[in-house]
Amino acid sequence: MSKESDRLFAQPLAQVPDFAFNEDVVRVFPDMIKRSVPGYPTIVENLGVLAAQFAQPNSVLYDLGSSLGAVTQALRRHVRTDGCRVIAVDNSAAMVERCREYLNGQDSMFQELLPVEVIEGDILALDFQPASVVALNFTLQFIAPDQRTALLSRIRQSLLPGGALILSEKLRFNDPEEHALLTDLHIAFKRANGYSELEIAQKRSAIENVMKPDSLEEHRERLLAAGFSKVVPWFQCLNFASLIALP
Ligand SMILES: C[S@@+](CC[C@H](N)C(=O)[O-])C[C@H]1O[C@@H](n2cnc3c(N)ncnc32)[C@H](O)[C@@H]1O
Ligand SMILES: O=C(O)C(=O)C[C@]1(C(=O)O)C=C[C@@H](O)C=C1
Repeated sequence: MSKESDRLFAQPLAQVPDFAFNEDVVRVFPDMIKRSVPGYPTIVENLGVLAAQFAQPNSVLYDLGSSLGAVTQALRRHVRTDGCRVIAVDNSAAMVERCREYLNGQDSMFQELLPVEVIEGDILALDFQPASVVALNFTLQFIAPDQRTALLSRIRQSLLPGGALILSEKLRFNDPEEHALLTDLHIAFKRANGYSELEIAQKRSAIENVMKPDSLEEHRERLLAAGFSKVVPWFQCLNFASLIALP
């Protein structure tokens, strides 16, 4: 993985452009996400552990919004179920290109890994195959809010009995005090990871038009409306959480 550190917002910008998953972001992404999302390494590794419990023989495991394939690699480290294969999908050409390189690296280091296919495409236009595990790891928050229920319904319809959707997201909170406290603590987390006040402010302004977090209650209601039967939060660190949704 790239060791380049994230300095993308370190210099004052006359106008902060909307955040995009372009080549500049790809170069620093492993560092950016680790220093920005509290609990990210724990979520990714344990997503593999959870997936191994839900994987069904001869089924697909989807990594939707796969970026550089961190979740795909965790699935391949942990899932041993016969006949499973991983399909990773991302609509950023720069991410997909680098993801394929990293997965080739994983293939050269380990034997008997699950087969993987990396697709450059829009997850909203994906023709889902019968799946036992679907991971949306910090991806749904970048999907237009009015498209989210339809996407989750199609995921629900593709899920096999015994399977699961694992959904990780940044959260907002309906209680203003809770929202303010966890937002401040998230800023403290970023500061402790070496980001300056300028970097934090410029990143927030880059991201506010493109990333729209929901509350835990909104996630639960939407998942139930999409046909899931049970929603179980399994991880929260500050304003970032991960949920298991059962078909
Ligand atoms: C925060 S990143 C996901 C991080 C990644 N899952 C991980 O755990 O390292 C969000 C990703 O979703 C992708 N994305 C956003 N909208 C998408 C869409 N409609 N179809 C496919 N990928 C999308 C972006 O290109 C980006 O790579
Ligand atoms: O809230 C933030 O500042 C974030 O950086 C969060 C977040 C995410 O949740 O995906 C947003 C964009 C980057 O890809 C990495 C992390």
